[in-house]
Amino acid sequence: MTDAPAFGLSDTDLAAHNTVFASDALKGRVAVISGGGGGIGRAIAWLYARLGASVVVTGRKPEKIDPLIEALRAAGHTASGETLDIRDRAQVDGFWARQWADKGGADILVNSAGGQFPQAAIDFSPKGWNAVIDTNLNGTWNMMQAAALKWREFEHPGSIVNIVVVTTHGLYGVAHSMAARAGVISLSQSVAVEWAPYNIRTNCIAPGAIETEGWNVYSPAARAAYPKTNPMMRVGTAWDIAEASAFLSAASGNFITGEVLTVDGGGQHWGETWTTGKPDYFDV
Ligand SMILES: CCCCCCC/C=C/C(=O)SCCNC(=O)CCNC(=O)[C@H](O)C(C)(C)COP(=O)(O)OP(=O)(O)OC[C@H]1O[C@@H](n2cnc3c(N)ncnc32)[C@H](O)[C@@H]1OP(=O)(O)O
Ligand SMILES: NC(=O)C1=CN([C@@H]2O[C@H](COP(=O)(O)OP(=O)(O)OC[C@H]3O[C@@H](n4cnc5c(N)ncnc54)[C@H](OP(=O)(O)O)[C@@H]3O)[C@@H](O)[C@H]2O)C=CC1
Repeated sequence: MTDAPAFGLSDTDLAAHNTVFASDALKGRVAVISGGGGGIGRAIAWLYARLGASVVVTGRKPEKIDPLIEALRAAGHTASGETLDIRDRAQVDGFWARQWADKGGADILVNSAGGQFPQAAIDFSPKGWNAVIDTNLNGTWNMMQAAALKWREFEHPGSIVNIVVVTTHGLYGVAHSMAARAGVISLSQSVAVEWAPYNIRTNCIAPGAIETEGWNVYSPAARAAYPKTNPMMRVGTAWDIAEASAFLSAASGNFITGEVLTVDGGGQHWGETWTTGKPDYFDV
């Protein structure tokens, strides 16, 4: 098992966490999870594996993926990993070609790879802006289209879940990411229609404040305010997102496409989030 992360759930937690799903809910399915070594992706990998899926975990850093694969296999699950930068289209195409040529294809794609750095929008550098757009919008699209091309080629049904951010109101201090995520949501809604004839479903999950190691890039002051981003006055766990994702990927989601499932403790109805800390001039 990997060591307990500074924030969020450990592999030990994820191996034992209660689930509402039947143990065969994803039996025989192959699920590719980008960003699978991160907090939310790792929870999805554990849940999908525990529900009978064979999981393929991808990310840029082997040190995040390898211990997870080891832990999943030690628990008796079927898991493999591959390093992959979703921004690199050639790498993405190579990954999907190998997945179908040598590894039995895939049924499910979950795009959990993503992230941003907190900064006032007025200060974004062109390089910083491009890094976030390239990761969250272009990278997600690379994975979506490459997966869909294979599903169309093999006349195989597919399901995509994109992990985004709540975009119904501003999320202050990460405007670059909000622009990219709004793009992913709109893209997902559009291809949900275009790809329905190929039997490909495309949905998004918009998490609220979910405690994961991804929080390392936020200040202690910003993190301390996260419980106040919603009327439940607490943060969520990666398991909350994993169960929502399983609902969309499993047969329970068979008639759902083009949707955004918000899992934020009601945060889009009440609460505010400053990822850079609330400026004094709003603190009245
Ligand atoms: C109601 C909802 C409540 C939600 C609350 C919580 C909000 C959301 C939380 C999360 O999403 S947590 C999980 C997400 N995980 C992360 O965000 C991971 C950390 N982020 C990153 O890895 C990067 O930001 C990245 C852009 C996603 C990765 O790109 P890349 O590897 O290319 O980055 P770098 O090479 O490090 O940087 C490229 C470029 O970007 C600029 N930049 C990077 N960091 C900063 C910074 N801290 N401040 C200012 N600018 C930054 C900069 O131009 C970099 O270029 P160089 O200057 O290094 O040449
Ligand atoms: N936690 C939260 O509160 C919230 C999270 N989200 C979003 O949910 C998603 C998952 O977040 P979370 O698990 O918390 O964050 P983490 O930072 O823990 O995980 C994100 C993963 O994405 C991977 N990744 C980043 N860039 C790339 C890339 N170019 N190619 C491949 N993989 C990449 C990273 O792996 P590696 O470094 O190995 O590449 C990392 O493990 C992100 O999009 C995040 O922004 C949305 C709202 C709230």
